[in-house]
Amino acid sequence: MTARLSLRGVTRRFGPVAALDGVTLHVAPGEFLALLGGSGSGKSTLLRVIAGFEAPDSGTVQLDGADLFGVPPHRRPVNMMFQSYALFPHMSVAANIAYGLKREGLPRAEITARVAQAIAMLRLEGMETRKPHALSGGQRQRVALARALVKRPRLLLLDEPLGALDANLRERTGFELRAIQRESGAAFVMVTHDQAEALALADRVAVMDRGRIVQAGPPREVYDRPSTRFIATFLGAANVLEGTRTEDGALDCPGAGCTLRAEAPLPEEAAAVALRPERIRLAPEPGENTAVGTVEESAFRGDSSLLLVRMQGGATLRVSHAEEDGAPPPRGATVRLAWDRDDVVPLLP
Ligand SMILES: Nc1ncnc2c1ncn2[C@@H]1O[C@H](COP(=O)(O)OP(=O)(O)OP(=O)(O)O)[C@@H](O)[C@H]1O
Repeated sequence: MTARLSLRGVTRRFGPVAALDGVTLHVAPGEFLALLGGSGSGKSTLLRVIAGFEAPDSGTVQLDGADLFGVPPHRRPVNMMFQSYALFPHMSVAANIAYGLKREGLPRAEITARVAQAIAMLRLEGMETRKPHALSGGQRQRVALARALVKRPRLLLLDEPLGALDANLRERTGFELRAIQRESGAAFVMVTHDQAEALALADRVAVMDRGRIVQAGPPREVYDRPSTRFIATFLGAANVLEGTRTEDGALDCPGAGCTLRAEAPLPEEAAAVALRPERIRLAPEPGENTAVGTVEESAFRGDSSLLLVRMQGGATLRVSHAEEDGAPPPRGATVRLAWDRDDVVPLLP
């Protein structure tokens, strides 16, 4: 039921646009990978190439070592769940789930057994005879998942699987999706433009920009150590501070009115660093990695307040002030900000 998917140098052009530009990606057996990127970054094209709906201009796609070139979609041990769910409206839940197995010509007893198993796994008991219109959005989503998983694909591709759900249901269904993925043992590749969802659900996140995978790694690593300005601002809206690298490897930043020092000397080519809003704290004393500014705006967010602090050099920093640290400083207050060396992340151009 598991798969090792390997893409090497996959390129797909549409006229002058390289929707995919030399993508190399490996997905381990049973892994949950989230493909994250802005609109037009190539996420859907990548899924379509893996599923076989789109042929790459160059590069290879392999599953468990076998080249998928020329293998039509329905012959691949891969299933795709579309954003629209694409359920048949005139068929019952059970018939929708059984459809693919019937087309494969499996014996009736096996179909009945597998459908029952999928219904139990997706907790759809009691809804077997209902039509899709009589289901909630979350239930429809579970039917679509059941229909995809009942064929026991080694790899399941999901295009914005939670996109049609409201915020509450999204969170709950996200947890369910994760549990189902573990139980089924299939590798999941999920496309989303929702960063919180990608970070929460996936074992690994691959960030796409203009047809390339610009960084891939465990969610915490990509979040804490973004490698480029694009990833730093795309994921979690980090502060990006520009400046001039000093001889000893710090960043002299006139905008913030300070010199930022990281754990190790910054690489020669680094002309900017990222600093997460939640890593910045208020400091009583001046010292290394501190700077002074004025609170311009403060927005209450439940467990924290987001402050916009105008630094003496003119830059504005986003600062997350946790409720447990007491009342946030009011608008107009002069504050000294501080952060640790470890929180200064060098960015490559
Ligand atoms: N059939 C096509 N013909 C021409 N251009 C296409 C085609 N399919 C995709 N493209 C272009 O390729 C690029 C990548 O598109 P793709 O749909 O893969 O992006 P995406 O990351 O999935 O975006 P979104 O999040 O908006 O769905 C875009 O510039 C798009 O306009």
